[in-house]
Amino acid sequence: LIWVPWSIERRLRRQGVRGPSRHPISGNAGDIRRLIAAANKAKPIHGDFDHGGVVGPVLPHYELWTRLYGKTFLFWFGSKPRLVVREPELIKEVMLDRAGSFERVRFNPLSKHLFGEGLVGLDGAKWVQHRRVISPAFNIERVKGWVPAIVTSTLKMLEGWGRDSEGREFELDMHKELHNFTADVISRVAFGSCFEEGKQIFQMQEEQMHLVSIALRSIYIPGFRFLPTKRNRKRWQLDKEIRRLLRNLIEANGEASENSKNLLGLMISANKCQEDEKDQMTIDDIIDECKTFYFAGKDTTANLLTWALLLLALHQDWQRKAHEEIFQVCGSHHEPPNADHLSHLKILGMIINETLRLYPPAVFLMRQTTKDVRLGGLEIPSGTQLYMPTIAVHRDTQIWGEDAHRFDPSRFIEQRMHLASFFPFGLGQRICVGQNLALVEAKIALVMVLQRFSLAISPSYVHAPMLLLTLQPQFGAQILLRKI
Ligand code: HEM
Repeated sequence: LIWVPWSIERRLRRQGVRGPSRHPISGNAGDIRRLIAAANKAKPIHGDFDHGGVVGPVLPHYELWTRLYGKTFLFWFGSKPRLVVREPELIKEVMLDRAGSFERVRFNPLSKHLFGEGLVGLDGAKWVQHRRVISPAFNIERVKGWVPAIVTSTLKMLEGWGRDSEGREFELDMHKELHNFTADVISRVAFGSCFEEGKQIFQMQEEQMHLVSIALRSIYIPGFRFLPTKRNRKRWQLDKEIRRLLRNLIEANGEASENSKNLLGLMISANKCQEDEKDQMTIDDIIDECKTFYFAGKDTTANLLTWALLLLALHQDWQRKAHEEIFQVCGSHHEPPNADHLSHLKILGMIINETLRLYPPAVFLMRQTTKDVRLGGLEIPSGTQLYMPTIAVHRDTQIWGEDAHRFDPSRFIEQRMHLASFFPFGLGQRICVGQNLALVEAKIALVMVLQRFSLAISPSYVHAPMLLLTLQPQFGAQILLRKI
């Protein structure tokens, strides 16, 4: 608590790395909390949201300290040092990790309730074993098999929209609608026909998510999770109930789902194909993965869609181009998109990429050095956390030009030059396993919304991007829709 942080700080200081002064126990956690609370209360951004003020409201500590100490600086979360790494070349080196010098940062033990020992929290041999079983379930051909299920979820979302509008414009908070939609999709693709039961489980998982996000904002005191506080008791109760229901579902549907195309079935059958018994996942492992998919796949995709619709509502020119492409590729009636249509929707793909650039749901990534390493001219001590602010790299004017903050999907007409200047799904071996699902889901939802409606920003919408595990609009996403 004293010697190691002091020596790390001294070694980095000597190399010219500066940063805010820290509290001996909490580091800069208090400063970060205060700055974020102030940013959330600050005046929202009005008018055109193509201007540059998004990194500040979302990561106020990062913006303030970059201004004071430069691009590379050191701050502290409790006794953990966090060094900012911002150059794409260095981010690539860390994420590709060819020499085994970096590892995932261990999560606060309370977050185990959210994903247990699932992919997101695993490391080493167990991660390799799970990834080997799970990756094939998300390959693009499998994901295309889920298109009808995603279309069903989208139709369900669209059902009541504008029923009483009689051709007039009506307002919807898209943020809520899209969160329900992505929950429905995950339940369907994870559990197939049993998705109603899956939904009940995931509603509890939602509550757990809220409790964990509260925990993540504070420094974890060892042993705290065993104290019977009100929140901890709720966390235990939810965890027990979720595990019980998932176990029942797996046992009851094991045989039937083994041959089906849903995630649960694919995991069960892929698991059985592992020749060596020690390579197989246990029921508890499968339970943890089901929890992980919900945690990792629901809010991220809902927020991508929310920002995409807001940006289209604001940028009528791109909305028009998207409408034209959709009518050309999928037809002018409400013909649902099929798997073949998706690869022809180039403009929509560019719009999705540009949305992920400006509003990446995962705002920063972190890794930790496992040994002393040399990176970008610095000797970095073992045990230093590396903080890579995706959103700042995505909006860096030196990389993207003076208009980096402007929504312009045509940036993605051609392949990006540098791998690590755009990495909304991460990079390297830990790259998002659900990327194909997220992109297919986003395309289908956008097609089906735009086939039916034209969009405009509502005067009641207030632009205030906020980080709550993922990047979201603080006051909802009010959009005016008119039936086409
Ligand atoms: C727009 C939507 C999404 C975004 C932006 C996103 C982003 C990310 C990022 C940045 C990572 C890497 C984290 C790191 O390296 O530290 C990641 C990992 C992961 N994502 Fe996603 N994700 C999305 C959707 C999904 C979906 C739909 C699923 C599954 C249903 C999913 C499951 C996972 C899992 C399991 C991991 C951990 C992979 C591993 O460590 O091996 N994600 N995601």
